[in-house]
Amino acid sequence: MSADMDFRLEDIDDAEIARRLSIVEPLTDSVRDLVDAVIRTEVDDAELIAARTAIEAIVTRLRARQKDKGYGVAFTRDFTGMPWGNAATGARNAVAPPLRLSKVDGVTRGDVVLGAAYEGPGGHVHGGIAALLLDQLVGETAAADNMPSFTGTLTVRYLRPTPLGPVTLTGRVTGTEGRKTFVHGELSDADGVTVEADAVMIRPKSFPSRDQISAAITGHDTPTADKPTP
Ligand SMILES: CCCCCCCCCC(=O)SCCNC(=O)CCNC(=O)[C@H](O)C(C)(C)COP(=O)(O)OP(=O)(O)OC[C@H]1O[C@@H](n2cnc3c(N)ncnc32)[C@H](O)[C@@H]1OP(=O)(O)O
Repeated sequence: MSADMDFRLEDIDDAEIARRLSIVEPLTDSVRDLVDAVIRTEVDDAELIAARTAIEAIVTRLRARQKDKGYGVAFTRDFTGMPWGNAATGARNAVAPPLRLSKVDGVTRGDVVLGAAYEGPGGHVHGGIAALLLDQLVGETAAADNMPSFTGTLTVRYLRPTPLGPVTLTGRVTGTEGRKTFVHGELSDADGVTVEADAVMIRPKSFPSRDQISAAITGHDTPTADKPTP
């Protein structure tokens, strides 16, 4: 399962993480804004063609140096993870709304605004987007000590359509059994729950321990993870 997972060391401190985020998050926000603008603009065809030319020039500049595949998950030496390509939360991923979750007293919670880019039924949130956000929610709820569990089964019930706009996610662990953690998650609008999910999260038996990942990213050992690329 984990043999080809991308763990790599970024040997940086919190100040450098903050500096990088201060550059990249506004860029990602601008791209999100671009996506929203392309969906909602009513300018004429000539303006659309001019915009495409300008955007293609930016893409060429960004591709001057780039990674071969996805962003992967980088860790600092003290094990701060930087999943900046993540589809739900990634600081570099304009597809991500982005969702920001925090855990307080055993409850994982996050607020996010879902705009035009997340539409399914007219004016309402796409069911796949709701499932994406709930999957991330149950994943972070089940995670302990920065060590992930993988979603084994995610059962999603759509109770009523979710209007585009602000939503809240809440998740809590409902039980554990060996390597399995059971999680209940809810997505709500101002009037209450619109989508709920129950998940069986599993810590894979082949997943490296935190010590093994630390050893892998600092170059002392590569037990089951890829060799790091500092
Ligand atoms: C701080 C970090 C935060 C990160 C948040 C990230 C959130 C994102 C969450 C995701 O989207 S994860 C990506 C989507 N999920 C996957 O890609 C998982 C793909 N499947 C697998 O990797 C493996 O099938 C899995 C890890 C789920 C299970 O493999 P194992 O080899 O560890 O399972 P095994 O066969 O040993 O079974 C262990 C137990 O789990 C049960 N089980 C196995 N697969 C299951 C399944 N799919 N659903 C429910 N239960 C399952 C199995 O019956 C058994 O129960 P018992 O112990 O009671 O006998």
